[in-house]
Amino acid sequence: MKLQLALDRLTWDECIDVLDQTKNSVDIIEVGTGVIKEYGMAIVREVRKRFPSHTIMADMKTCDAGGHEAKQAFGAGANIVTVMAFSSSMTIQDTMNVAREYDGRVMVDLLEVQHREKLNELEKLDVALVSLHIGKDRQKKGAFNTDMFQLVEGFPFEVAVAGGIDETTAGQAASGNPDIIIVGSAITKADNPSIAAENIRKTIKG
Ligand SMILES: O=C([C@H](O)CO)[C@H](O)[C@H](O)COP(=O)(O)O
Repeated sequence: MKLQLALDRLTWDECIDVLDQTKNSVDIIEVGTGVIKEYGMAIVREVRKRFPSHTIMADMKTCDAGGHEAKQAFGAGANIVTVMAFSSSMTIQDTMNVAREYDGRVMVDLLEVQHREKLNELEKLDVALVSLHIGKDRQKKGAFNTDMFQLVEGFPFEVAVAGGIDETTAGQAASGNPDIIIVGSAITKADNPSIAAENIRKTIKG
């Protein structure tokens, strides 16, 4: 099980600072959507330069122009890009085609997906990796909970989980045996990000 650190609502310097503090505890660095909107691919390139041996995910949250956006992110050094599950199947396919060219991966974000029919469609598209995700705004009504695993039960996908997971709930999230646990604010806004990341790493990896 891998720990992915999501960098959201941070300045350029804060991103680098929190990564310097947590790099030994995290497997995957996520350059968050808002950070990408602020700084573009330049920050993906910077993170790649400073953390050459980490896997980097660019949380593009692509919903159209999949091929173009995937080229931007992989070209800047990302290993994984995200595309929204509600996108056209052509967008998802174009994103996956570009990922193959770059030897990269695509994570399909299941934000707001409620029905397993969508998962059937994604399976037919040969999607390999999905994320069960409670968005920041939706978190006002509750964070990620293990009931969400039902959506993907029986499908062959690798699964990431995200949405308000913290030191107290990481164990619960890990109990569903996802492949990746994504944590953002609980680490980046902690008094000591290094200790928070290490505590979560220990909780999910034992
Ligand atoms: O994808 C995310 C969200 O939509 C904001 O862009 C976050 O990276 C993800 O939810 C993890 O962050 P936390 O919820 O703060 O743990």
